[in-house]
Amino acid sequence: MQVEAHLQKIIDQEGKVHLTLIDPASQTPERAAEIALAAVEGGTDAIMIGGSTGASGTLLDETVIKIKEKVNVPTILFPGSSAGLSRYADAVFFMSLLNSRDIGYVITNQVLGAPLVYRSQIEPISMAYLIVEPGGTVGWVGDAKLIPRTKPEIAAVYALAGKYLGMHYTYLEAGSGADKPINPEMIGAVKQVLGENKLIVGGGIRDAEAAKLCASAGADMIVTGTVLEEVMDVTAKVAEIVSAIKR
Ligand SMILES: CC(C)=CCC/C(C)=C/CC/C(C)=C/CC/C(C)=C/COP(=O)(O)OP(=O)(O)O
Ligand SMILES: O=P(O)(O)OC[C@@H](O)CO
Ligand SMILES: [Mg+2]
Repeated sequence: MQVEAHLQKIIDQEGKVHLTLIDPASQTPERAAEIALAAVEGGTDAIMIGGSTGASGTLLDETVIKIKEKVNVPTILFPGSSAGLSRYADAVFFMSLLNSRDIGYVITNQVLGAPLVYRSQIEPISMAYLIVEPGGTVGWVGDAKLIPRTKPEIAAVYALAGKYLGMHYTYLEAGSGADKPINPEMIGAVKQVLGENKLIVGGGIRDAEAAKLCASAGADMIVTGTVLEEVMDVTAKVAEIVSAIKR
């Protein structure tokens, strides 16, 4: 419970958590570690490591190792399949894509990955993963029956089912690089049924204003990925978003 407890403590003390997503397929392990360090200097709370394509094997292991050499915030795997696990990470979002049509993303990858988690020190954090329109690459790869942007009630009943199945976290995903983030009405409806359970929101959040909208609507944690691959000054971008969400 170390990483989960750590994130809870940050929520208790600072209101919200900021997560930086690094895709091992987007740059070298050395560059990934530089981005992670810059993000930590900007105030990010943990580094998520994963991608929907190609984040596995030596490249994944090396990326986790280099990041851990540079920063001391938790590293959390965000696996696209059982191949997205690395024994070097601190934790894993042990997630089920509840709105997938493909049983592989609902349970089979988790079954195949479970023994590695059991044999390692990786802390599993149970999570309901829900993909909303437009869904991006992950929506396609995960064969998601995309939740319509304008149907908060559908997202809420999925979240409720995840909570009743015992999942501690719910992740509302608009897709990496989405043109707009999940809308506040949906975030509010989901957080209302979740109560104390934690809500992560990501996809298309690129500035302070968008992050603040999501956080104020009820997101406990905000994820940024793509925008940090694009900007020159990662520290400044993270600091902008972090200062907009923390109290
Ligand atoms: C828990 C275990 C062992 C496996 C879970 C397997 C599941 C449910 C995967 C869900 C679907 C999926 C393909 C997720 C990938 C993770 C993800 C959303 C990465 C997004 O990373 P980016 O790199 O920003 O996106 P792109 O890959 O689209 O660029
Ligand atoms: O890359 P962005 O758009 O920040 O999205 C982050 C994350 O929600 C993707 O899985
Ligand atoms: Mg990517």
